[in-house]
Amino acid sequence: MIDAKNITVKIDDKTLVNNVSMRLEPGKFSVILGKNGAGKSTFLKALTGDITPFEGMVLVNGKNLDSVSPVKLARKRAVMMQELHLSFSFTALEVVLMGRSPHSSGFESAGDQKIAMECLKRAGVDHLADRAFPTLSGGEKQRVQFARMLAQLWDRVQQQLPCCLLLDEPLSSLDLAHQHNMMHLVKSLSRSGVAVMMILHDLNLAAQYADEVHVMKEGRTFALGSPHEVFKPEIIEMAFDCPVHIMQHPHHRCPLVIASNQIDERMRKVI
Ligand SMILES: Nc1ncnc2c1ncn2[C@@H]1O[C@H](COP(=O)(O)OP(=O)(O)OP(=O)(O)O)[C@@H](O)[C@H]1O
Repeated sequence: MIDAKNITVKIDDKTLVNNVSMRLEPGKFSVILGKNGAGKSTFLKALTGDITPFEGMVLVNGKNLDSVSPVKLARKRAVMMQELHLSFSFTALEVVLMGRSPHSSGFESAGDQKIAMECLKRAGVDHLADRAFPTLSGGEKQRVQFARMLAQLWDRVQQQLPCCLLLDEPLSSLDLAHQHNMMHLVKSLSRSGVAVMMILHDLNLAAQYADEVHVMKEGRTFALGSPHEVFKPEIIEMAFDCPVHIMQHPHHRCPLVIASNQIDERMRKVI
């Protein structure tokens, strides 16, 4: 559905992403991992068209991203960036209704309102519908944002038509239970035909839920494969510059990554 081919992004003389390719397919849950500054968000911005790559191309159903009309694209591809900056004090419901704008001709219908409320409910934040978005906690904002994306893709998800979700660290403010709730929700969306790409920092959530893991290091693809193929000490230690133990999860049978308690030498000096 979305095919990023040999993407290179440069800013001034600095190469932030170097020849990275990725294929997002309906039914596949892909996770991008990598240490801070590895180039994950920059690659995502190239995938969404927010940044024009220096080299390479992004195809949506075989067509160049630039040639797809923004409204058509918005009906089948939703993006959740790290932060949503709003100039006005919209309510949570109004934020979710924004997800319906590619489907309406200026005014949201009663049907759109119903869908927006249902999406707030699925994200567990329907009780916050009338609250001003800026007054919500970090985790509540993330769940409302997730509801907005769900509202955007609602029609295609209901009809099990291919569509795509791109998420940049959507769990960063969520507590343990809500992290797993959202991962379950995303996994079930992928199983109903949504192509998912998520940037994560939690290796164990990736190991438990992802179909494919893409590890980036210094702007390049460092490792790519299933969690069982990628979660090997030699790969993870080099990718993250951190010693780890990797064992089998006692319940889920997926890899379980435990960071060794050795502290980075530079940190040791500060402490
Ligand atoms: N506009 C810019 N100008 C200069 N450098 C930039 C710019 N945008 C990003 N960078 C640098 O490019 C590198 C990759 O940034 P990016 O945000 O893609 O990393 P990331 O892997 O998403 O990191 P994190 O896990 O910390 O969010 C970083 O070193 C960042 O400082």
